[in-house]
Amino acid sequence: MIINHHPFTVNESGHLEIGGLDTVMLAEKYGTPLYVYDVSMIRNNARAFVQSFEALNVTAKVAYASKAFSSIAMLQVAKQENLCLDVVSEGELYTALQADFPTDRIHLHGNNKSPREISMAIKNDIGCIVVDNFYDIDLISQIAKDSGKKVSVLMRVTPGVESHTHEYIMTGNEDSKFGFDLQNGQAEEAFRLIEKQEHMHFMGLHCHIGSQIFETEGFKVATDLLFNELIKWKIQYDYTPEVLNLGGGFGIRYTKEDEPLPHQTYVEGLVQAVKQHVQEMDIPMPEIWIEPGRSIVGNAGITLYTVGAMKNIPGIRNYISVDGGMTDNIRPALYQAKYDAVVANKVNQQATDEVSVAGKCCESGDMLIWDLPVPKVEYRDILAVFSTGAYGYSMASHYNRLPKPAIVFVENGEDKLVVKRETNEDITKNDLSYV
Ligand SMILES: Cc1ncc(COP(=O)(O)O)c(C=O)c1O
Ligand SMILES: N[C@@H](CCCC[NH3+])C(=O)O
Repeated sequence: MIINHHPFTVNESGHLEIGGLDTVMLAEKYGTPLYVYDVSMIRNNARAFVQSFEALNVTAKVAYASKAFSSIAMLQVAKQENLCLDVVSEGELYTALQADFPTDRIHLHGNNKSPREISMAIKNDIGCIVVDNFYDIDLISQIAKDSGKKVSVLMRVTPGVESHTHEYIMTGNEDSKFGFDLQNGQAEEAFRLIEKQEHMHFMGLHCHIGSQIFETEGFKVATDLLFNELIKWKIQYDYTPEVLNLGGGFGIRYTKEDEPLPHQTYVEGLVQAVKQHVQEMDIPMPEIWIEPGRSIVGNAGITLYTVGAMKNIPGIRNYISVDGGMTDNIRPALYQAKYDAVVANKVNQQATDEVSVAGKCCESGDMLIWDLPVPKVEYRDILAVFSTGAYGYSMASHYNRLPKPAIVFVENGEDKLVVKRETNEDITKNDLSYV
């Protein structure tokens, strides 16, 4: 069943269900705000990527970008689905180790990796480090040498696509803090330097053009630019890449305005773009790696809130306030991101009103949704916001000293607490007395 374009069901009581479970029951059982994930949706998203490569007979790695949502339980699911893992910090790597994630399937990213992070990665024999800048080359080489190891690396490049022509390609443009620039020769300089490092094994190139992308054209443009460079390197240095990592960024539906492509279409677009060049250059097909984050977990997660105070400004607006806000979902405040929601205990009732959903933080910008059509909303109703599975919990904060919500996984008709709700004691546990 589709509710406001989201694949969820309603039960006989008119309550929203997730994974076959009543969301109002979950809110009562675990309290709100509450993040709830339908694990079968996570698995289906992961499998859609993996199976699309298999169907095309292309050797590939699908690395879940754990920045979208990292917790031990989530990484256990990623492990079960045979995904690889993209981590960008000591904390994300530590979580992966705690989840017993196979280290040879972990890739470390970062535009400012610390010596500690690099050492931790090398000590744990992770699969690959993505070199982002000249400091990385020196640091990684030195630490690998000191450890007596050879580290596999990819080199992140910024293809230099002008953002006014492709506005969604924000991390692939020349003026970016990430990666080596292809246009100004820094990528080639880095390539020559990496090739000389005894303690590095150079596997190929990485490029990530941006996030929440709804078409394949941008990936094609970036791939074309990568190959412009690779053709030069083939002629000059007889170099052919083993791996091309084309990043993540595949879009998902937040509201009915969003029209994401099926996972398969993104994969087909990428593979087609690479294959064309590979054939022209007459070189073996490299392994294709991708790093989806949002498109694995985004639509699998919802957030449940309890409605509290309401304020009507006649002729202007109806505000309803919920018991969370920018602390558990910063995206509306940070990116003007749009979300859709339903009153979970009144899904079958006709929308008669329009409300704007405010968070409880001491900040006017703490708004989750503007102008949401709803039935008559009452104190203690449960609001379910869709597609909060990516960059919600992972970007959560303690602003106003609000504790982070709990996380519940549902699968096969069962619910399981996978992250405990924080307490006031958790919030103050690192505070030290000054008297
Ligand atoms: C290098 C890299 N890989 C992967 C991702 C994941 O992106 P998304 O969650 O949009 O798939 C990001 C974030 O944009 C990223 O910076
Ligand atoms: N955090 C962003 C995406 C950034 C992805 C990391 N490069 C979001 O919520 O949309």
